[in-house]
Amino acid sequence: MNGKVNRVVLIGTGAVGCSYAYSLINQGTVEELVLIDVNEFRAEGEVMDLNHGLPFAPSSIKIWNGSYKDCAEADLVVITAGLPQKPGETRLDLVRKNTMIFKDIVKNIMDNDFDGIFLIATNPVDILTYVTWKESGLPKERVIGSGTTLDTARLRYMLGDYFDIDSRNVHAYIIGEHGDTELPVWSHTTIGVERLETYLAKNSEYNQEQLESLFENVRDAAYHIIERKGSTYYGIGMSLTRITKAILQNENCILPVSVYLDGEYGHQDVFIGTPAVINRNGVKQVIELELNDVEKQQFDHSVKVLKEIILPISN
Ligand SMILES: NC(=O)C1=CN([C@@H]2O[C@H](COP(=O)(O)OP(=O)(O)OC[C@H]3O[C@@H](n4cnc5c(N)ncnc54)[C@H](O)[C@@H]3O)[C@@H](O)[C@H]2O)C=CC1
Ligand SMILES: CC(=O)C(=O)O
Repeated sequence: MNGKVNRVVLIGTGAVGCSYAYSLINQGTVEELVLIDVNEFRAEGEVMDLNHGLPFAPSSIKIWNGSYKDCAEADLVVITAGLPQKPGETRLDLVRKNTMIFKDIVKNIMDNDFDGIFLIATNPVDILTYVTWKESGLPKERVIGSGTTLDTARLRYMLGDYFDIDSRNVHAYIIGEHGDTELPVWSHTTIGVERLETYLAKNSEYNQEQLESLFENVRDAAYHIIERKGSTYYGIGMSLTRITKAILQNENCILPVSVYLDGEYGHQDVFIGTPAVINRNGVKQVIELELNDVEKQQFDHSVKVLKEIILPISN
């Protein structure tokens, strides 16, 4: 890894990119932040606006409107560039357009001697993380997608709200595609210190049926938000900041990100959301959860859907 100070290069200064930048600055996560967008004038405006808040930031940070040359010294390149979903459009509908954009962006980054870690958020995120890995030629450990980090945060928030327990004490994971085939891992969910099953048995006002409808709200949250306000960006901005901290601060933190499966869950050659240990080197370990039969079937289906998309674009 290069550079004496932590440098993040952000490609794509739209709603998601700038929410991430704003969150990074407010949490004092990084020392240098470079913004790049095909719309240079817009990136310039965002840099001006963000810089004007720095007297109130918790730590000093240098922010500038850069070029791909800045990637040579970067520890982390975060890509949020591309097209967002329109109302009614699925994440997978975006695949062709955003794959073309990504091939170009990743080439520009690698042509400028980037030797750090990639973090991808653009949708469909599992597919574009795969494209980034293929196009960059970097080891699989250094290419990470935001995966189901946001979905997991949504699940924890909604479970916390349902059980009236602080969401930070709710331990639950969404795994699989960041999209329509994702699944909740109820078998590994704990509310505070108790397994979900035990918690439900002790508290008869709660039941599994309501949890299934809660999950549907998690899975469809993006559609619900897009219908109301056009796009989603704060939740993903904070999710990307959490992953960035895990990387730059060498946390060995477990997060449900999109990682390359190399035999885990019986699958290969796909990027998909599963808990993984994240540190300064990227993915330290992919955690293979022991799934029950239903969860395994759903996860296998999610892999199948992603592989069907990957196949034509990887040739
Ligand atoms: N992974 C996740 O959990 C989430 C992912 N997203 C995804 O994030 C992506 C970005 O969404 P928004 O920021 O709302 O879109 P946006 O339209 O506000 O911003 C996209 C930005 O990318 C820039 N861009 C386009 N082509 C480029 C190129 N070749 N080089 C550099 N910059 C380029 C555009 O100029 C624009 O500023 C979408 O694909 C969206 O679906 C959104 C929310 C959650
Ligand atoms: C747009 C999107 O992927 C989300 O909010 O989950």
